[in-house]
Amino acid sequence: MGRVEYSPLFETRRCRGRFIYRSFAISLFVAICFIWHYRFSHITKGEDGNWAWLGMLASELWFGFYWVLTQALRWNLVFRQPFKNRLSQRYEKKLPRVDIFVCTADPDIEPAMMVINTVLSVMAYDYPTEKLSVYLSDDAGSQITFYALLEASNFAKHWVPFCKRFKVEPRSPSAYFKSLVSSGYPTDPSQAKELGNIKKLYDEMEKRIEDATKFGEVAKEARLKHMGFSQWDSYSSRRDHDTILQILLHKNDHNNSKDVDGFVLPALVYLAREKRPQYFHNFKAGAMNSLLRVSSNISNGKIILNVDCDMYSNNSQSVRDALCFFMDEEKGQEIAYVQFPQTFENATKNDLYGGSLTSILEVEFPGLDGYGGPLYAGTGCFHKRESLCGMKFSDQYCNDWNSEDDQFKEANLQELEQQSKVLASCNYEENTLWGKEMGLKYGCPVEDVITGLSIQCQGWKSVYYNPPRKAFLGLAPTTLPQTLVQHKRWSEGDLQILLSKYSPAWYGFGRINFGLQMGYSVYCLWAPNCLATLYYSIIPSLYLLKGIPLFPKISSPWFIPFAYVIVGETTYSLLEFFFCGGTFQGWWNDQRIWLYKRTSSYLFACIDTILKLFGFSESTFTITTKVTEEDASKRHEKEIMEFGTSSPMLTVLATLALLNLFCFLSVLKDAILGEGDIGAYETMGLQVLLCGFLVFINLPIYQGLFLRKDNGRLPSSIAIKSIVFALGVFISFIFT
Ligand SMILES: O=c1ccn([C@@H]2O[C@H](COP(=O)(O)OP(=O)(O)O[C@H]3O[C@H](CO)[C@@H](O)[C@H](O)[C@H]3O)[C@@H](O)[C@H]2O)c(=O)[nH]1
Ligand SMILES: [Mn+2]
Repeated sequence: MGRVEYSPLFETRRCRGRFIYRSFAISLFVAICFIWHYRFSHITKGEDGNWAWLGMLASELWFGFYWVLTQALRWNLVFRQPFKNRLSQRYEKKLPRVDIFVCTADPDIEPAMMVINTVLSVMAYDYPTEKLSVYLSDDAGSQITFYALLEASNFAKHWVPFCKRFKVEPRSPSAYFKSLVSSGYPTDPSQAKELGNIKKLYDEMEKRIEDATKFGEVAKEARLKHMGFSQWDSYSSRRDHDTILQILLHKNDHNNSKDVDGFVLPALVYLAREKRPQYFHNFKAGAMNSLLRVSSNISNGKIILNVDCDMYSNNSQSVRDALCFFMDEEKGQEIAYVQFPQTFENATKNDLYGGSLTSILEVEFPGLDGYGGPLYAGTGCFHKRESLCGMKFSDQYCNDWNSEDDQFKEANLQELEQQSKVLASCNYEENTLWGKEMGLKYGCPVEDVITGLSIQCQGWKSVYYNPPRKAFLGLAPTTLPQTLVQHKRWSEGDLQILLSKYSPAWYGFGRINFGLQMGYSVYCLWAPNCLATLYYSIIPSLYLLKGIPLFPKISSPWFIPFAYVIVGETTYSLLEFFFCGGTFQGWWNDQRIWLYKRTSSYLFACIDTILKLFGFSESTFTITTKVTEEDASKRHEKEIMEFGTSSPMLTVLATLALLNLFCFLSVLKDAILGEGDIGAYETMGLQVLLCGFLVFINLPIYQGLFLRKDNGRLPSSIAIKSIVFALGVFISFIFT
């Protein structure tokens, strides 16, 4: 076959406006150098507060250094465009098998209905069904989740053909029904009729599942109908049970594999890997590795898609989009994974908790993509099985999509289940390379990032694709404490990567592009940011009380670089935010959450990392809850900040907020009473501004402490503690 002309399956475009951005960045760097110079040259001159000056120097050195690192994420953005038509023209008959992994771990905070909606959405991909297999890993080993999946396997017989016949979008039933309310009901009479039937089936199924959830167990009749339930006979708790594995749908099961139109459905498998108290289960990484082995025995798809249980597919074309990258004849060889953005359906307009991760997803990931590819973000990511299982990339490597012999043609399902169970047992991994060189890496709370990094260090590339119609939609945390806990896990995990064998700083050296090393370091150094930020949000305000200036006077030429950096960065971040579709209020909220993460999540992440280094603390994985109570959910819609629980992180935030309030009020008092000379404000302009900014941005905390009556306010225990701490610091500082 002579190739007339190679037409690629995807295209890569570089971002326009690079020149403008780069010029701006360079000018900002010059200003930063001036600031450094100012600090160095003035440090010995100040008499009072010399130590404070040293701290300012250290903080500004850190901020400047960190800012330089972040430039790697903005220097060279690229955007990808796949061509699905070419894919189907060339490969429609030869498309590879795709295995889809959905992970769930706790039915109380990850409701079964949500889980099966995700499962149904991925079963209904626009893709040859005999080539799709969907696996649900249930780390809770919950009978109710199993029951829900069983129900879903029956519902799928109606749902999948319905989606395909009417090209429905999105293909999560619950999201689809919800979307009808705003986008309008179908006008086509046959669709409307079928919709009525389907909605009825769905509601009945939902009722049965909700009932089971309410009673905490599955009704006896239902249990007797399916022998799969007998696997729970030996179950003692979610931390102590045998492997439970059930193939619910499979083309070899001739009685039960077809939809109502007579077409084969995707394979569907339930897996709860074995758990024993004496074996550490390694959280999601452990679950994923069991899935990798079990699926290799059942379907062995060359491509693997991994989603969290809340991340349903919102775009039925995503598998094809991803394959355009993998199957491109020239550039597809070296691509190990294709990451889609993690987008969230529950973000409110002004995104109070910055949960949309806007600048990360819209700017920074395309930036990483320019240097070898984005991080693996744990969900919404397609992998080549080979690279995920630890294979190194070499120039000899060649994609081979043809060799998919049908090794499973004759398989007897019961035998297949029995053989596969062994692969998910606790001791299977003993003395193997699983978790080290094979599969997802163990020992890190961000198993995804460290795994992606090690794949890139093996010579592979990755790709970021952000389609116009979002590929996946999930749930972002809806309260401040949840947000802070999630970011603590992330920043702690990322810092551990920096200190681990796979550190982007040294292990990555020579293995990945320098820009990518810098990019990874930005995330790995999230946590240490707490020090400089805490310093900046405490010391200048306290020194304001004493009348000791830490910044140049407004009339001094040294004021110019400070002003340039402040105005330049603020304007830039505002523009970037608008450009990504954000609102002004959203930007302001983003600044606040930026501050809160740095002064609480990151602080505790640093402390925990240090404790762990000395063996005082164990790694944990606090699962983000995906349910919101009703009145909290109302406040969420109104964008009222939800504090609710008492936690040390909130105490820190409240203390800082109050301390700044005291400083600001005392300065204000002096100004009004005319005490202290007015000239002082000229010398202290920047300090007053900083303190005022901190007070202004903390308004929701003062409301939560003193003005609100609802359940989402700051608990009074925190109010008392933070007042005591803040007053203590304030008074002791005045009198020393
Ligand atoms: O022991 C566990 C713990 C968690 N999970 C699953 O892992 C997923 C992610 O957990 P979640 O609590 O939602 O954490 P997030 O912070 O939202 O997750 C992000 O960050 C994690 C790493 O910290 C990644 O694993 C996730 O894929 C990524 O979406 C969920 O589906 C869980 O069911 C397990 O399967 N087993
Ligand atoms: Mn999540």
